Amino acid sequence: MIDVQHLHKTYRVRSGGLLRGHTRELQAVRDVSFTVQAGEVVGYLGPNGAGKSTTIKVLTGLLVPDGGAVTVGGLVPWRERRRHVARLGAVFGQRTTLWWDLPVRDSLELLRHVYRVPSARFRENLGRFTDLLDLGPFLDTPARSLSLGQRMRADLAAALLHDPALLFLDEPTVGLDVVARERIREFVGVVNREQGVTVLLTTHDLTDVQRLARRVMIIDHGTLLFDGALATLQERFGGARELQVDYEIPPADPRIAGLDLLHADGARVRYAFAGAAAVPIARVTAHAPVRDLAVLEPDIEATVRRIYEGGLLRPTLP
Ligand SMILES: Nc1ncnc2c1ncn2[C@@H]1O[C@H](COP(=O)(O)OP(=O)(O)OP(=O)(O)O)[C@@H](O)[C@H]1O
Repeated sequence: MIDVQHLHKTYRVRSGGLLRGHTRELQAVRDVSFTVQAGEVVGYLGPNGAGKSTTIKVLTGLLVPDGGAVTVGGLVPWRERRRHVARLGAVFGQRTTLWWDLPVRDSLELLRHVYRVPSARFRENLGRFTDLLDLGPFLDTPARSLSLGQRMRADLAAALLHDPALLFLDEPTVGLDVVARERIREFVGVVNREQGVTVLLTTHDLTDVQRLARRVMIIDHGTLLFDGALATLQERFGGARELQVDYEIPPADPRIAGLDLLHADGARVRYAFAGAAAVPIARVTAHAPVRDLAVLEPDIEATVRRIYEGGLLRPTLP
């Protein structure tokens, strides 16, 4: 579906101050290569200024790269823009595709004409999206009067009216409350599963990624640092899993051979372990009577933060 090989994009930035008038080059994307198969949901992560939006702009045909080869569904986005956009949907959390002063319904109707969606198909899609996203209460409200969560839902419907095979989501849950975030994630999950829509998801909210994507790509300073399964990222960089044990009575000695004692506070003791939990659980239950047990997974948020801050990943990693 998406094939990116050795993508480069450099911006020429005009300097201010003493060097006013001079231009310098800013390499926003350097030698980035990846492919995305039809039906995948891929999380595209990176700190501010990493190069995510630049990549997405190239993929949507808004920007022409300086080097590399890009095809999306067999088309070169910036060369065959019209055909390309007919097949993709995009939602940018920060701005809307809806007409500000028009009721949502009229915006969607206008988009129907732009994308030449047959009217039966339009009615069918609008009905489905109205149900799934609960658009009913604000279909007749102008976009400018919508809450952010309502606007995002209307934008999602607008992006998918013409049955695109590919959806770009840029920060789709930014600024939303927990309930609204959840609704959007559910909806994206449904269109991916039921219609096979391929999704490239840029976000700073790792719960979005955990809920929707099995695969993540991490970019920083324009270089792709990681491309693989979320689970692999956790295994390699997530640190240890923890076993939290509540013993029946505080153990005289909470240490157990083969387990890393992290913390003991009365009857509650935490151990670190690697791999599957069965063996450490057996050791703990053999050690003393246990009232309760919990396996604590490493926090993905912390893992990714460590990657950004500590440069845990090198560009040569797969
Ligand atoms: N039009 C532009 N002109 C000059 N520099 C730009 C332009 N657009 C982006 N940049 C720079 O290119 C780099 C990559 O920016 P990009 O917007 O792709 O990052 P990002 O990963 O999307 O960041 P964010 O999470 O903040 O949206 C940054 O250093 C940014 O300042």
